[in-house]
Amino acid sequence: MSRHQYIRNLDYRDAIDEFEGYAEEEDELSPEDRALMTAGTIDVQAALGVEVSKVTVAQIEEALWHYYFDVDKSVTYLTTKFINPPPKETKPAAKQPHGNPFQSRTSLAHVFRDMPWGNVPKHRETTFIPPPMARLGLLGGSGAAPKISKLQALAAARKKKAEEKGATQDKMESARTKMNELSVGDTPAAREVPLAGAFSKRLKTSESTAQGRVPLVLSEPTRSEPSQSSSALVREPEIMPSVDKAPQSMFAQTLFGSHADVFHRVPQESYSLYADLPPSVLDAFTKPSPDDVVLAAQAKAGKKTPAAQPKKKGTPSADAVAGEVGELKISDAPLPKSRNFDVLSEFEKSKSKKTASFVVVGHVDAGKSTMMGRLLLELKVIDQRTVDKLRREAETIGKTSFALAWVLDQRSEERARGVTIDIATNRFETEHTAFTILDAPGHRDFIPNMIAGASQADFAILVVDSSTGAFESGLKGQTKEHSLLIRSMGVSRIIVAVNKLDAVAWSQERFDEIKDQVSGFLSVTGFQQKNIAFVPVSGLQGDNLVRRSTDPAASWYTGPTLVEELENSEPSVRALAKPLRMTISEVYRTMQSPVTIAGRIDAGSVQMGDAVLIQPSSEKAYVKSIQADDAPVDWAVAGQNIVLHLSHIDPIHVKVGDIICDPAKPIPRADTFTMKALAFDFLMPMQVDVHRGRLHAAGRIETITALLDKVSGAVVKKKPRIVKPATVARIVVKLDQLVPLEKGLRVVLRSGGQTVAAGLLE
Ligand SMILES: Nc1nc2c(ncn2[C@@H]2O[C@H](COP(=O)(O)OP(=O)(O)OP(=O)(O)O)[C@@H](O)[C@H]2O)c(=O)[nH]1
Repeated sequence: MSRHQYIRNLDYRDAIDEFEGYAEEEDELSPEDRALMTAGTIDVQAALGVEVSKVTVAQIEEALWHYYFDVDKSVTYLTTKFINPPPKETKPAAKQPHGNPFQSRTSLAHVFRDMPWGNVPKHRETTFIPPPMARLGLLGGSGAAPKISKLQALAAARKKKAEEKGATQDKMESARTKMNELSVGDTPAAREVPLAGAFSKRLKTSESTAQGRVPLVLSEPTRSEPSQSSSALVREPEIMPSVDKAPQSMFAQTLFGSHADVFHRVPQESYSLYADLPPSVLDAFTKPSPDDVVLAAQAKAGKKTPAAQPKKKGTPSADAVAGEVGELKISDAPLPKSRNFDVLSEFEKSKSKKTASFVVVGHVDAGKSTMMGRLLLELKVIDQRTVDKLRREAETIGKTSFALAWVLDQRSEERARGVTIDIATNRFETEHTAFTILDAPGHRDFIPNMIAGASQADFAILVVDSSTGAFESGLKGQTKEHSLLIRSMGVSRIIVAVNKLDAVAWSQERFDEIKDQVSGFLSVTGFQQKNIAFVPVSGLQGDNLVRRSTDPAASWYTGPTLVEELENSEPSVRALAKPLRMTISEVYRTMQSPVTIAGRIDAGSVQMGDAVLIQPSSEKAYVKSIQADDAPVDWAVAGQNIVLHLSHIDPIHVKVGDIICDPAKPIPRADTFTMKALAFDFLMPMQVDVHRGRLHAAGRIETITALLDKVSGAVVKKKPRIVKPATVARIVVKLDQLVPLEKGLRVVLRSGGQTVAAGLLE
């Protein structure tokens, strides 16, 4: 049977019964229940008499079970349900509007068969449960004092007190005096606007019981006349608009008679209900209420009210004061002193080591961090004790093999997940060079961080996992993407570390196979063969990193170690003479300065005391001090990763991805740029994220101007609608915000989590 047929044939009641466990329920009565049931059935049958033929034993048993073996109730039920069921009434009330509802149910007599008139057996008596006491005794009749809550009692007491107070002439006289005193033209009164407001509120509350109909009276044009005479008070018709009179109700007619002009009478007549009130009270309501007066005064005085003035002035002045204080703070500190070095000649003279930064890239788990951890251990930058400690820690979460990687992966999340998330930096020195390691994450989710690392590097180490299957999956994964990206970011020198060769018994064949494939795609990507080197290594064991492998299986390799290759790598030509450009990769607060930034000098130089400009905020700051390799220095040049302590700048103007530049030759800000882009994916007018170092900005490919020849850069086709992967095009990108940009900068375009293009700004 097909599933559809099965479902169609399914008896849902059976299924539900089965589900609820009823299907197997045959007879679950205990012997005692069964005995009661048998006896009860006999009794019911006897009680039903001749009618017994109209019900089945099962129905009797069901009734008995339902009524806990109560024979009477069971008989009643069976009678009304099966023997003499009531006629199906659609609208019983309509059919028998005045008749006796019991007339049709003649058999109900049996219900009362054991209750002779006036002699109700004890067990049939009803216990009377008195209904709950209605709150406040609203239903009345009991004669007892209504029960009210404490809150209600309090409110009632207050109300009574207020009424008593309101009835006293003194109070109302004083209210009248106050009202008369209030005037738009009266400056002292106007000055008390906030007080008057509060006062009027209180008045309103306390007098409301007495002045319920006041607005109606006030709406009469005739009422405004005496108010003018009584004081300098000016009625503002727009403040108190006239209220239209409602037609006289039946109730009102009963009270006041049916005269149409009843509400045009003098106040005394109108308020006959309050005849016991003193005339002063009634008189008081012929004039505007204190609320009206205050509103009128506020409206009239408007902005002139002294109370409003400080408020109006207060906000800006507070801001101004805060601003001034802020300014004082910044400008009052003395400017950092400059020693006016000729930095370039100082640099020439200096015997300092070469500096170089390299980024370590490759597919996830290729062994990048482990290799760098081992390198630092071999170079004695870290000691064995540190590694042993990390190993013990790694053991506790079952990740012993990651102990060396933890030298660089220091975040708890990185350690827990066993992946690098952000760029980790570390330093080591060889005889001739001070190196900065930029260990990049391999996982595709963290490519933006990898881009940030690549943008600071002079060259790259591409780590490839040689173990079976891993190389192949890496090739499909980030091995190629990272290679393309670093080349697009301007990195031209690459060392390929063919890693985990211990896992393939140092197979030279495997090494050669990988070397062939990788050098093939690297040259397609744009790396020159002379700038590509291959080293077979085991990062885990440290073979061929600093020392040669002692494994006899690795004896076939006689070339340079990884460190030797690093030393052979000349850092890219430094733009020392160009204006200062430094991309901020970190902003933080230190003891030396509330605004401390870290980054790499891309071009030019900087020295202590220099004024610098931060873009895109265009805010100026001063260099308080400089640190390079954790040591204070007087100056720094392009290519160095440094820390700058800034002064005379608010931290809100400085953020990661900004550019520090020479105020005399600042980097311009733009929201549109043209670039020569190498397409990694199909390009068309589309949303993109622009990445430059740590800067990520949202934008859109506006136009594709032309397709270009890859080698010569000549225009191949104008205005193509689409750019295919691996082709070069000139495109115009529009950004959502102003970003520091200039010709020659390298940017990466990503879309939907994929790198779609990279290239150079024109
Ligand atoms: N057999 C062997 N295993 C290695 C070698 N190098 C690294 N591993 C193992 O490979 C795994 C991944 O190493 P990691 O250093 O975290 O890899 P990674 O490339 O830094 O990873 P991500 O930064 O997250 O992309 C760990 O279990 C290492 O122990 C090696 O030379 N030989």
